[in-house]
Amino acid sequence: MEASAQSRKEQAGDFESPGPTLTFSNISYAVNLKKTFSIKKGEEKWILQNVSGIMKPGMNALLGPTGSGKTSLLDVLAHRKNPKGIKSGQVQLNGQFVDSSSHQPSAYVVQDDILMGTLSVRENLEFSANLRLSKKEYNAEERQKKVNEVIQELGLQDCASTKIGTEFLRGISGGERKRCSIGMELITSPSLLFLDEPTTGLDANTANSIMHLLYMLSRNSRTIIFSIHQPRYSIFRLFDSLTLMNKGQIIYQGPGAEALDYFTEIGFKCEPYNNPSDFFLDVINGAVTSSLETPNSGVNISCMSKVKDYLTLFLRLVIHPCYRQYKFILNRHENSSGYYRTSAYFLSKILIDLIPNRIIPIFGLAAISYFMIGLKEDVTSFFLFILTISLTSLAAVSLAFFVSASANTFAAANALIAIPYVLMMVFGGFLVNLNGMLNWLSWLKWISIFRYGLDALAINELKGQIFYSNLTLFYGEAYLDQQGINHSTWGFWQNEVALFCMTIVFMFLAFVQLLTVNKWK
Ligand SMILES: Nc1ncnc2c1ncn2[C@@H]1O[C@H](COP(=O)(O)OP(=O)(O)OP(=O)(O)O)[C@@H](O)[C@H]1O
Repeated sequence: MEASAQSRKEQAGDFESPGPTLTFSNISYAVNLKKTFSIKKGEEKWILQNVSGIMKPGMNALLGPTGSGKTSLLDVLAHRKNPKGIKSGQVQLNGQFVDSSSHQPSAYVVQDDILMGTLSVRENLEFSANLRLSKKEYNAEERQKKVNEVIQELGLQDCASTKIGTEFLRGISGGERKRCSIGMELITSPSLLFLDEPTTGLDANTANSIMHLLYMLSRNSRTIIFSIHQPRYSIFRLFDSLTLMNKGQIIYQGPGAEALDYFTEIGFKCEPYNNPSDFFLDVINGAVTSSLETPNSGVNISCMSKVKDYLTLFLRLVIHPCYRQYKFILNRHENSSGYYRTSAYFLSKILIDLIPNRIIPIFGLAAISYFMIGLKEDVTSFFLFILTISLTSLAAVSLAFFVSASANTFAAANALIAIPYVLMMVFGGFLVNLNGMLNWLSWLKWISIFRYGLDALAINELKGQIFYSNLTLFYGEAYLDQQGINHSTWGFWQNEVALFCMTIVFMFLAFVQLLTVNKWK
């Protein structure tokens, strides 16, 4: 591979003049799987998911197993896909935004050559020139000159007068056919050339010569972007940039010569004499496994969704006993009337009940379960976890105090207490994604103890973590953003402040209610 790196370095400086740079960000593309003749909207199939990257001047290869989304990405970049299916993302050419309405100096060579078999190579090229070059800019002589230039550039002189060929008519070879197809597009002098699998159906030598031709074109003011299936090593060496795709996502983008080093770093070693492109496909298919358990600092992506489940379960464990709290307070304040002042009862309740019954058990529970669940191994995070759980528990128990103090009978308290808890649970962010909630109900999230608790726990756990799926990295922050959770420092502490304020407010209201109950008795 050192030899290849060396040759790449040599090639780096061989641009006569560089082509344009194409960048794309957060491209998501989906198709609607509507049944034929059905009026109902079908299910959406996501084909590209938030892909971003850069295609620099030179040879840009898109590689991946079949169905990984190479052609779809190529089509989206070339603005050949229905804009309705493009759910997000932008494409820029040399820093300028482009869309399907922009005039892009690009051309697209499709996989199946569209040539007229009964015409010769020259006639096909003339056909393209006559239809596609404006008569105002190019007169007949100039159009002919352009055709000659293309024939010259693609090395088609020997077969220029030979017919392309049909089922019944023997014509030019497969390689010449592909060259002619490329020529049909080069007639318009595009600076950006897209090709969908230009080597498919060609034998090894012809594929090699087509790729060398593209390489030569890429050195002369053209950026070449193409999808390709299992290229041999001599072709792989020609790639300036490699984009590896799997299941609609990009798993590597960077210089072709550095791809092997990247995979070695994350534990996938290519055996000597193995073709790098075969090796990459083996890695994607799972035929080669990593010698590292996880990428340096990463955690398996499946943990990301589990984290939230665990945190919710934990919250429920802590909050459920609070829900039952009303039984005690109801009994107590009925019995205590006349024996001691309400304030004495209330204070003793806080000191004796809240601290030993709520906070201390949380320490014990957290100390055991925090590490068993496999949450972040970090002292600060552990104590912030305990603080959040404690404040959530205190807020929930204060609410239970308030509801039970407001009800005259046990049955009423029993019925009343369920309402706020159910509402808070529904609008806590676990059952429903709060971003997708009806606008007029969105205010409910601001009074949900569950939400504050869950948001604080999610930030504490996910911020700064990197998860991976196959070889794609996901940042905890990206997940929090997707859930609409503010993960700044204040974003975390505002949840703690809200829980604290709710505790104080509910305690105060509970005390006021207790005073009223006592007076009535
Ligand atoms: N219009 C469509 N309707 C349904 N599924 C589609 C549509 N277009 C693409 N797909 C699916 O999207 C996935 C990606 O397709 P795409 O043609 O981009 O893959 P590819 O990597 O180019 O595959 P190949 O190498 O076999 O050409 C495939 O599973 C394909 O079946």
